[in-house]
Amino acid sequence: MLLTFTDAAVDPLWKGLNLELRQGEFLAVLGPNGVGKSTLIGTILGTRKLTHGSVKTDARVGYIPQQRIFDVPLRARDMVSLSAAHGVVSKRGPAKGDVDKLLARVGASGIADRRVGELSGGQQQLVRQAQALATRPQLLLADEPLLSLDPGVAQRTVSLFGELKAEGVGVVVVTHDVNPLMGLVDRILYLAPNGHTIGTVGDVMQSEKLSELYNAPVTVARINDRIVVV
Ligand SMILES: Nc1ncnc2c1ncn2[C@@H]1O[C@H](COP(=O)(O)OP(=O)(O)OP(=O)(O)O)[C@@H](O)[C@H]1O
Repeated sequence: MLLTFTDAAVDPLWKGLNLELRQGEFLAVLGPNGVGKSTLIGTILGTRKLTHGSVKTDARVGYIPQQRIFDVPLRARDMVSLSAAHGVVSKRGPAKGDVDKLLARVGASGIADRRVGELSGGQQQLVRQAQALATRPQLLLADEPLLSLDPGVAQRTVSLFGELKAEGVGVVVVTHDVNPLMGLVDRILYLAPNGHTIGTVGDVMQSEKLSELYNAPVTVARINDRIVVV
């Protein structure tokens, strides 16, 4: 298993979480603001402590954090180069060609030599994608990775996730909109005020199920293949 939560809790946000993620599995983490989705990612990264249970991973982890403005004087290629060097035993830095390949893979070749602080929010997000890939992750964690991306770049990002999944990378994506990712999602973890549930899209995205989790009437509507929760 790439990742295992056993009876895990972060009090008072969520508890009793049991979850195993396999190679190539794609998990979407959904739920309302403040329910503890980013916290869940933090417990995998080790930046947040569980108050009960355990989380285990032996995988190399790549992380695309929730968007925050970068205000650094480094060039995009320097940021990616630093990430690629991180955790590498050899003292030799990453080859320039490797960094170029990473930037090309996320569609950021054109901004390689621009200073990150001067890039747009969406362009900075591409740098974060390249940084996450620089560790050659076996497990990719992404917190709202499609936010502020235009439709073309968002589509490209979804395709990139699909390629990684096909390569056997396990992917955990926190999102408020599962629709763009629907073709990739194997399971949903839905965190809600009154508990959580894990299952396929069909299992989880049901009015009755979510009403139970919110302890209030919730309607799941399907409009032109899009799922809308109201
Ligand atoms: N380092 C921290 N220590 C203690 N509490 C925190 C910490 N970081 C966040 N919180 C709190 O934990 C709760 C859950 O935050 P989290 O960011 O995990 O929610 P989320 O589900 O990702 O929300 P959103 O959808 O708004 O991004 C919030 O009330 C937040 O204030």
